[in-house]
Amino acid sequence: MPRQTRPVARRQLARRRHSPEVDDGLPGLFRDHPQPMWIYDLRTLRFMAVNEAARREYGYSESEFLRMTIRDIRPPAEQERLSANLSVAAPRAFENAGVWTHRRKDGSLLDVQVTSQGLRYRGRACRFVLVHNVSGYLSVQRALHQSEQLYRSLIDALPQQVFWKGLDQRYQGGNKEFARVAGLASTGDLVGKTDADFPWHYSAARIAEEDAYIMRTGQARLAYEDRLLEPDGSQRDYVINKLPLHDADGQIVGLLGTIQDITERKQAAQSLQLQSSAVEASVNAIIITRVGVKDDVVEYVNPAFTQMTGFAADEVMGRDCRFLQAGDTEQPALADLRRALHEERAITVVLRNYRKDGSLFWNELRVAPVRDAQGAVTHWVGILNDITATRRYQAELEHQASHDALTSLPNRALFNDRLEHAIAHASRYGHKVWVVFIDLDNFKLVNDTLGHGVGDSLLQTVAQRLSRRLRSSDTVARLGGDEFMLLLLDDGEQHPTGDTIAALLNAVAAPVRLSDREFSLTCSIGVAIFPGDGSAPQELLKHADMAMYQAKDAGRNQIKFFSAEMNEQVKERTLIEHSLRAAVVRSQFVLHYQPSVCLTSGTVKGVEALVRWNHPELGMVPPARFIPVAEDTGLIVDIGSWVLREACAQGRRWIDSGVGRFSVAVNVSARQFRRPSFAAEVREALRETGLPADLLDLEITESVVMADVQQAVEVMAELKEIGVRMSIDDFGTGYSSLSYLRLFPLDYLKIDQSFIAEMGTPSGDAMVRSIVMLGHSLDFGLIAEGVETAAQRDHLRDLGCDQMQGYLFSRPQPADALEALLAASAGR
Ligand SMILES: Nc1nc2c(ncn2[C@@H]2O[C@@H]3COP(=O)(O)O[C@H]4[C@@H](O)[C@H](n5cnc6c(=O)[nH]c(N)nc65)O[C@@H]4COP(=O)(O)O[C@H]3[C@H]2O)c(=O)[nH]1
Repeated sequence: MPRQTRPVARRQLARRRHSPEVDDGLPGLFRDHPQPMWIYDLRTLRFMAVNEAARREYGYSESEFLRMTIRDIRPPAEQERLSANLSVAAPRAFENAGVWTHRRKDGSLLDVQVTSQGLRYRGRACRFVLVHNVSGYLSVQRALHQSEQLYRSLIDALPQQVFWKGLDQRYQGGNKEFARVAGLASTGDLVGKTDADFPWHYSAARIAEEDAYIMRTGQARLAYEDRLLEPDGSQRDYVINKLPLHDADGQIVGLLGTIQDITERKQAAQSLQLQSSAVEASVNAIIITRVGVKDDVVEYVNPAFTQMTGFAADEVMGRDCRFLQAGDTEQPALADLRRALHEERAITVVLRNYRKDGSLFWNELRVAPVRDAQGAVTHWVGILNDITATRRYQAELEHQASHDALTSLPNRALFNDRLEHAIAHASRYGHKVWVVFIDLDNFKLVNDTLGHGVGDSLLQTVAQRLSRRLRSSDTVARLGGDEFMLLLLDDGEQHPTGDTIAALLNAVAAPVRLSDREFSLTCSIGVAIFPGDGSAPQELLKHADMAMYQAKDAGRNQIKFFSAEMNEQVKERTLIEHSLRAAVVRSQFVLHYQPSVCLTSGTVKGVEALVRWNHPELGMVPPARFIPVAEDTGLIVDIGSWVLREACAQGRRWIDSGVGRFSVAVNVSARQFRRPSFAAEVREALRETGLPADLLDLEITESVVMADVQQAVEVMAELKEIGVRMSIDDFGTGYSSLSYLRLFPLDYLKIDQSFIAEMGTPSGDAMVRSIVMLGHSLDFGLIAEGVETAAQRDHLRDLGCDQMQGYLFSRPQPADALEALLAASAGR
């Protein structure tokens, strides 16, 4: 019904209240009224009249209506209420009967507002009913209610705080979260409160000012951040939206606000920011890959990665990490890595990786998975550590621990290790192992006379020569000093032979050119073979060592294979070693004397004292067998002192007994010569024995004086002052420097017997000639040693040599055995 028609209908009805008797002919107003109307009999409840609007609304024709009662347009649920209403309603009164549910002919229901008035119609007590269809209005009401509930729940369900306040700054409502933060039990308690009533009351004035501005200007403030102090003193961060509220006329009536606590989010963002800055600034190279369908692709690399690998971030983005392997995919660690990736677990591996320039680096890579909330791996984080330098250093350390610094050959420890393995392997398969001991001959001389620089170069040359001649399965080691050790496998495929060892000997002996000088070096080689010569490593080493000493004793520059007899000789050396000390105390030494004769006159000029050891078991032991042992043990100092005094005493006895004045030559060992008290000792021996100083001749070997020229010059000056004579023994075997030789106050050079033995050959003769010429040019007398033949004697005389010593004239003999010869010579 149009709005304006309702008051009209009511006014007409009101008028009828005062004239309740209605004619049969119902007015047009009833018939044409747009709202459904009817009259029913109060007794029978039958419809007496219905208008057109009622027929349209309910779907019945007039005649159908007139056959029905008002119960027929009510659903069963309303019947009881109807009965109750009929029983109490005053028959004539006007009544606003409220809202009822009616039923149309088609069964559909409609809500109607019923207004009725009692009247008499056609002489019967009836009731006039006007209905107003309110179905639409009610459903709107219901929907409104529902939507209000919905909004309420929605607002309450929001994690944000929501509130609204009026122009007076008082809160008119808010959601549960807001009430909770405000410290209230329910949202209803918010109404009428101001900010001054809440925990943030200290900010109330500021908030009021802000809110007043928004409500005054109508300008919303959206998404701004604010930091508020909490009652416990902590600070929390919020994102706030505030917008003005308008009424239907567009007037501002208040303010709606939402507040979101972003403290955690902000902290998370901050810590994320911090973490990513840390990753960015990290000195460790970091790479992050995203798990892809086929490959894991690079999503991030930090600057340290670029620095380490040379790859810029944009060059690697979206690529698989494999580019770091550059095709070097046969690495055992890669299999471990793949397995860990497959099993989605962290792992640390060391890989060979390659920089952009192709250079290799050792990468200690730590890879760990990153999982999402559901636990699925979405990314991998890799931390790269370039351990190339560390590895190199480690390798160097390992190499240093097992190798000789000078030659880079394996050292004794590594050699022993390999020997042990080789023996274990050989004993299992019935193979042989050759242990070869190589010692350079007279190397000490090289070192002492030419200096350690030359010595080192020679050792390096020997190391290279030996290494070159070996197979890869063999080992050559340097045990220190001038000793080399070889391990040759004899395993059925390769057979070392005597020729193999001879080739080594020759390789060492080949001339070496060093700073424009040519050197010839020889070596002595001893060989022991597993299992025949010993089954334990130490035993084999000992036997190879023994064999090598045999080679030395046999004149050097040769090879000796270990034999059981060698053990006997070694036993003898051990015996010598042990009984030498007692020999000094027990006076088991005697001196033999060998005369040296003037080559022109044939008269004896002097004698050389040569020590002999009268061993109770071994008999007369020649010096070659015990002097080296005495040198090694230091006993040579005591022996030498005894020899010096005894020789001086003998020289004096010959004078005193009238045999004659003969100079007595005494061999001085290196150890004796280097003692600071040596000159004093000589002086004392002369004083004690009374031998005139000029009758004592001290023989010092070439190597001893050249080893420390400065010291030699000083000691010799002291000795010269005493008045003794001095000779260089074994001249020609060492490496004398002529410029140094002239510094020494020498009397004689003694030509080594090896040169005399070579005489008769052009080179032998040339050598002796040049030594004689050299000696004379320096004003030294020359004495030839080991002259055994008349030819040698004659030739030496022809060359201008001064004296000779040797079996030709006399073997070394005890003093008394020599007396007659000396006396005869003195008497000539
Ligand atoms: N084949 C051959 N040999 C000859 C001939 N004439 C002499 N000899 C030997 O040649 C050696 C000469 O002594 P040396 O060169 O000083 O060499 C000496 C010397 O270096 C050392 N020596 C001997 N006595 C002493 C000593 O009292 N003190 C020290 N420090 N060394 C000594 O022992 C070395 C060997 O002494 P010896 O066995 O007595 O050997 C002596 C001597 O017997 C010859 O015609 N033919």
